[in-house]
Amino acid sequence: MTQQRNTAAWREMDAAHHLHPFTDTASLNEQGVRMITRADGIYLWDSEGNKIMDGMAGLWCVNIGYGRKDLSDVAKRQMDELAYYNTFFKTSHPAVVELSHLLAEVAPQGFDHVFYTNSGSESVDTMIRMVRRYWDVKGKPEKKTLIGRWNGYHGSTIGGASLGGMSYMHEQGDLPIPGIVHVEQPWYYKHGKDMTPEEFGVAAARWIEEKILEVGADKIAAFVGEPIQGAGGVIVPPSTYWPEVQRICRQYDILLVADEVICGFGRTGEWFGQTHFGFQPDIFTTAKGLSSGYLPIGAVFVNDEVASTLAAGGDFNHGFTYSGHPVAAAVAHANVKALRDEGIVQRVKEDIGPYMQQRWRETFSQFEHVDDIRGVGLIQAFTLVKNKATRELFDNWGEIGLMCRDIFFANNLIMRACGDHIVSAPPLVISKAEVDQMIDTAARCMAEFERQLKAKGLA
Ligand SMILES: Cc1ncc(COP(=O)(O)O)c(CNc2cccc(C(=O)O)c2)c1O
Repeated sequence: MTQQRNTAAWREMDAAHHLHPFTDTASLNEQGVRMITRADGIYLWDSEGNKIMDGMAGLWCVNIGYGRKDLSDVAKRQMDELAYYNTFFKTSHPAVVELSHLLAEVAPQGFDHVFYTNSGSESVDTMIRMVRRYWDVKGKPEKKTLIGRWNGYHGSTIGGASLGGMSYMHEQGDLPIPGIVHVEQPWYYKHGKDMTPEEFGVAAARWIEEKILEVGADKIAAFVGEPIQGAGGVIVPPSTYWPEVQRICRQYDILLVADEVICGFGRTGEWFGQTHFGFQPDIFTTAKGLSSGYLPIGAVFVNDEVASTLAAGGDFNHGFTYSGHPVAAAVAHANVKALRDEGIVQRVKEDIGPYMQQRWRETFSQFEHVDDIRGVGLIQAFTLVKNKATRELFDNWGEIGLMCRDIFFANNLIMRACGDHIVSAPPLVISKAEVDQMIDTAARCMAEFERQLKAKGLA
């Protein structure tokens, strides 16, 4: 058990030693961290005893909810038996074999092979190396360039951050690396103009075709996208987008990659977002919901044609010390088995997902500065706007979002501000009563937010 100290002592030690991700350290240390000490179901508790509703499932990852002792029991048993061995030198172990078999069962048809990593970023970097190796083996080594999207998010490694379209990341570290280009995102609210959503979906997909023709199809290795852009603010493409993307990739002989790190393992009500949107990638990357965040693990799923091509190339010189780590694999197996056998994914599709979407839309449509209310399954969002009628956004994109998010935090509700998009992705086990509690609390916060907007003369 971690040594018990009071909040002030922990804050002081954290400020003295701990560098946090995506953080302005000086600013954080002025206010001090919030010490999260335990969690259960969809709730967190901090070191001051506050009970907090986690509307974000950690970082979009705790799909099965907190406090599952069956998962911690599995971790202990596996650790006591085989805490670690690698899968490099013609060795394997039961935990990773059982997980691989289960993943082939829950994956869409034709995905029977997985490569293991420790995170979503490592899954993305693995995919980048895989697609380039694939074209080498096919005798088309000049097909190296990958297409991503502006405001897409694919992690923080040099490859993942380059493939992502977050310019504030590119500015730090001279990114993107060569061989990665971007197209505009399928954000209908901002770019749809006078098109119907269906027309816009096709038009946005055609931006990819334009980029292919600009660079040259003989140079393009793959197109990579999240079924729904998560960290970019839950950008849900029109229904016509992904089928057209797939058609274009097939026409120009380009691999189609889905980054399912957020959308995977039940978030949309399907096992994977690709199924919800009706497209078949050649490769897809996962992490987060694979283990529900209980231990770090990621997996890259490849279809049978990609698997056989990579195999034909002999050694694929890539992998990690912890690829297929026994304890992470055992916990992921227990997690995925529970998501399936307890009907958690099915319930998102048939019951709690539709309920959340209905409550989310009917509640937030009442607010003057909320528009583009959207969501699928248990991933939902809305955009804070200055003027709904004209779709005018607020100045200084992101400032208003943080102001709104802080009101949620002050009311012990965790939601995420991605720019001026307010997003939520709770554990998939959230009950209807907890949805009602979350929505009612958020509605009170939104009323306070709009009061503050007016008081500050911002609207
Ligand atoms: C689609 C996608 N791909 C890759 C990654 C990288 O995964 P790792 O972090 O495990 O390397 C992600 C991660 N997504 C992510 C990670 C951390 C914070 C937030 C946020 O929205 O604040 C989102 C992601 O959402």
